[in-house]
Amino acid sequence: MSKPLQIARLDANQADFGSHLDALLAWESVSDKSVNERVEEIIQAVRQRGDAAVVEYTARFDGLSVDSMDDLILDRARLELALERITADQRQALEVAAERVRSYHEKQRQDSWRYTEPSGTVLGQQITPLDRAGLYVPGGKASYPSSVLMNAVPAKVAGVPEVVMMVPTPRGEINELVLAAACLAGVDRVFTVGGAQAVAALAYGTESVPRVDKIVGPGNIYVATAKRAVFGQVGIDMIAGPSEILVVCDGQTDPDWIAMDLFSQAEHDEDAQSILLSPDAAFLDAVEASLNRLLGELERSDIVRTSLETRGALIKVDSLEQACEVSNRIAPEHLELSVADPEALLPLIRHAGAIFMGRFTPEALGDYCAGPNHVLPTSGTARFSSPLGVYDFQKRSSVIFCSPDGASDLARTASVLARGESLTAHARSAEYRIKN
Ligand SMILES: NC(=O)c1ccc[n+]([C@@H]2O[C@H](COP(=O)([O-])OP(=O)(O)OC[C@H]3O[C@@H](n4cnc5c(N)ncnc54)[C@H](O)[C@@H]3O)[C@@H](O)[C@H]2O)c1
Ligand SMILES: N[C@H](CO)Cc1c[nH]c[nH+]1
Ligand SMILES: [Zn+2]
Repeated sequence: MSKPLQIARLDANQADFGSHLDALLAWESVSDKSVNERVEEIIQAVRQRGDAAVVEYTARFDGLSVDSMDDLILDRARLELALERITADQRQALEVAAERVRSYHEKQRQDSWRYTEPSGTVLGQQITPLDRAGLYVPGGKASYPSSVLMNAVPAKVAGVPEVVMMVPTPRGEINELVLAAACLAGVDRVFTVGGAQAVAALAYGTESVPRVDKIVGPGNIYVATAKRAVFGQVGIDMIAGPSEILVVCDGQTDPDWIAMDLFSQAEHDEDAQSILLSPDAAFLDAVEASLNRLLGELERSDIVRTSLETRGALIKVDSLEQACEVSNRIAPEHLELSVADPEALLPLIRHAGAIFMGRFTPEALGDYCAGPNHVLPTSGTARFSSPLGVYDFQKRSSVIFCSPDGASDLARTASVLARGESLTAHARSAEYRIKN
């Protein structure tokens, strides 16, 4: 029998709960100076030496023996081949998931609008898609065909004409499902490049990689740090780092189900976070027993153990309302309300990337095929960020048309304000349009 799992047991009413929670939430490597320095060095090298640097870092970090960028480019024909190579079941699952993700995201599409004032002045907003989007699909420790769909489908729904995807293939192992998903979702070009070098290439462009307008998608600490560093040169969606799950349970769900829900995010990464809050202490014991009994059945039990022992916790609360308060403080990427009446708790939730309602809505269904996006804000950034969506691939331009009467009216107001700012040219430009 393997050694018992050392998962933190906390009580939200203990005096030192706040400091324990802060320690648990700190994603230490985020502020790790050596990561920042390494990423900065990679970005500068890619800016200065383009393809050569991308090839060099890919060989070093992904263990590939590649001579030139040609070895790292996959065109549409290769993506179509992948679609032929996967099994019929896999193709059907991808198609079902892609269709559900597409239908959900269609609802997010914003349309241009305008209105006309009595003077004949027209005001409005014109929506345009990005010209070119760069998708980062993680591939270091696991492959994510589902993340291809979650990134590419909203881009296509938004009408982005060119979608470029980066995905690492450690040791040269290509996942055909990833390429098949890219084919189905309409990705134009794939580069088998990952990490900070992929982000830098998309941000600045190289001889082979076209410079994009925005980079979206999740990734590890190197990817997240690089996205932060290139923001401004290009747009980014958010910082989507290691996965997180927070479960609020009334103690009435099968403990094995909850244990597996916690495992489901812990198995992504040693840095992933899984937290359970319940007012029922005996239930927390039961879940801990389930975690210990089921851990050995997982393929990635080593990663899961590290994740749960460093960033996991089972927390006793006084009530479900207190659980919601603690959850808001954490602002988790995924929140499961595994309770009899999730609707009653929903109004209490202010910060969460995605909210899974009731015992029959495990986060795993959202990861693959429910429809909403699984690229979500992590590390507490759900306080100010939202799920990846069609809106991330659309821009808004204001549209203003002044009729002669409308201009004359507006100019009187503008002139007063411009003179108050001592901006004479502004004032006179407006005043020329005043009717005598
Ligand atoms: N939020 C989401 O929607 C979502 C979805 C899927 C995965 N994830 C998360 O994405 C992350 C994926 O991480 P991953 O590592 O598997 O894949 P990744 O693609 O993010 O990172 C792999 C790359 O990291 C770089 N790298 C690795 N070690 C390095 C080093 N020492 N120095 C410099 N660069 C180095 C390499 O270039 C490699 O190609 C996980 O944390 C997972 O939880 C999040
Ligand atoms: N849970 C991840 C997002 O945080 C997404 C994912 C992909 N595959 C499985 N899970
Ligand atoms: Zn997941």
